[in-house]
Amino acid sequence: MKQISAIIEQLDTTLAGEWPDTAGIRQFSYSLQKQPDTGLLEWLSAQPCYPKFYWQQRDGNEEAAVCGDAYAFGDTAQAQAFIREHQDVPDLHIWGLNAFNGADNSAFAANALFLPRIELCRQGTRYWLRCTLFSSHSLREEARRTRLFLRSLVASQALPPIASRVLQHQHLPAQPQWNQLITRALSCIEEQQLDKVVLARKTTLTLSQPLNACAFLAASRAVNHHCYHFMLAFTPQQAFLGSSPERLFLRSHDELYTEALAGTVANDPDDDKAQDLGDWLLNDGKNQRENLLVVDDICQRLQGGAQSLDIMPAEILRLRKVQHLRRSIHGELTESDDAGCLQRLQPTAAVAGLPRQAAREFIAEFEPFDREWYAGSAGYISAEQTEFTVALRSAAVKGHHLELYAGAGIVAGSDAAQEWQEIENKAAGLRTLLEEHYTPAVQAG
Ligand SMILES: C=C(O[C@@H]1C=C(C(=O)O)C=C[C@H]1O)C(=O)O
Ligand SMILES: [Mg+2]
Repeated sequence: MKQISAIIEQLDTTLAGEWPDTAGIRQFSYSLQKQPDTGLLEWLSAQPCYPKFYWQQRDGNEEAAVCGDAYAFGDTAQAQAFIREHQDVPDLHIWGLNAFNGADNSAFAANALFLPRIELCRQGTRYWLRCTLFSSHSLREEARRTRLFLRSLVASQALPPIASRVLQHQHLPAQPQWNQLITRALSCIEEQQLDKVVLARKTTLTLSQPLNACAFLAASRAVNHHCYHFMLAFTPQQAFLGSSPERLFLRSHDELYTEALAGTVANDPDDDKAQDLGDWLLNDGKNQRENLLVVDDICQRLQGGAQSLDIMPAEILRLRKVQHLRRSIHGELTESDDAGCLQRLQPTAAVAGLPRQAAREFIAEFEPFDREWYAGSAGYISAEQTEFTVALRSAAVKGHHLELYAGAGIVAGSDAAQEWQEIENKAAGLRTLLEEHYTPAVQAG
C-alpha cells in the first residue's frame, strides 16, 4: 500500500516539528487517492500494535481498521464526556466493546473502548487515514511516542489460510444440563417470575494450532452476509470477534434506529424451502411472542429518552444458517446521549429477557459460565453518529482454543430439544468455517 506509507512519511515530517510541552489533542486526516491494494483487514492483521479493532457495518458500506490506543476509557460515560470536551476536534471516534454485564460486574472488565492512534477507514469507495494525538500533560512527548508508533507500522500482507483443525469440543452446558436449565426457566415463566429469559452455551474448541483472528473474521465476512463484522484483538493470541446480524442502536444526530431481532428458524440453501420456513416463522405463536417481548422491552426502556417511536411490521431476515424475525424501530431522541442509550438498551430482551432485572439474575445464577463480551456490544461513539451491534454469533480466540457462544430466547412454549437445535444452528455460522476452510498441511516426501 504505497499510498499509506506515503501518508505516514508525511505525518512523520509533521510530527517532527515543534510541539508545545502542554496538554492537548490533535488530529490529522488524509484522503487516500485510490483504493488500497489490499483490504483493511489485511492491513490490520499485519500490524504489530495492540489493541486493534475492526468493524464493518452490516450494509457493507462502512469499514474501519484501527490500532494503538491514544487513550483508553473505563466506561461509555467517560468516552462520551471526552468527545463532548473535545468538540473542536470534530471527527473523534472511540471504538471497542462493552461487556454483557457492563459496569455491574466487577469480575470482568466493563468495556474495552479506546481512542486509536491510527484509523484506516472506508465509506463506500472513499478511503482515509486518521491519526490522533492526545496527552493530558505534554503534546511534545505524545508526538515523539506517535512517531515511534508510526515507525512500527508495516505493509499489508495476504491473510494466511485457516489451517486450524478442531481436535475436540466441549459444550457448557452439555445437552442434559441444558435440558434442566430450560425446565427451570419454564417453571419460572409459568410462575410469572419471568416472561422471557435468553440462555446461552459456550463451546470450547481445542484446535490443532492457534487461529489467526483476522483470517477467521475474513472467512466469516466472505459468507455470512447481512451482518456486522467486528473484532477486538487484545494480544497476538487473544481476540474477540463475531459476525452479528443485530443492531443494538444507531444514533445519527438525534435520530435513533434500533430493532427487535428475535425468533428463529433454520435457513435452507434452497430458496423455496427457505421461503416455507420463513412463512412458518412469521406465523408461529412462540416465535412471535419472543419477538414482541423484545419490542415491549425496547419501548419501555426508551420511555423518557425517545419520542414518536415507529415500529415496523415483522420481516424475515435470511442468513446463511438461520432466519430471524425482525421489527425495526425508529424514534427521535430527546437528547443525544450515547451512554444513556447504551444504559437503556443493553442488554435488550433479545439477549437477556423480560423483566430485565429478573432475567439477568436468572442468567447470573444458573448459566454455567461468564458471558464476558458475548451479548455485549461492539462499535463506536462519535459526536455525529454512534453505532453498536449486539456481540452475537461471536467467539473468543485464546491461543489453541476457540470459545463459541450461542443463545436462545426461552418463552412459554419453548422446547429444550428445539432450542438446542436453534443454538447449534446459530453457532454453525462460525463453527463451519473451520471445516470448510480447512486446508491440510502438505505432507513431506
Ligand atoms: C442470543 C442469540 O440470539 C438472539 C436470540 C434469538 C432467538 O432466540 O430467536 C434471535 C436473535 C438474537 O436476538 C445468539 O445468537 O446467541
Ligand atoms: Mg429463539
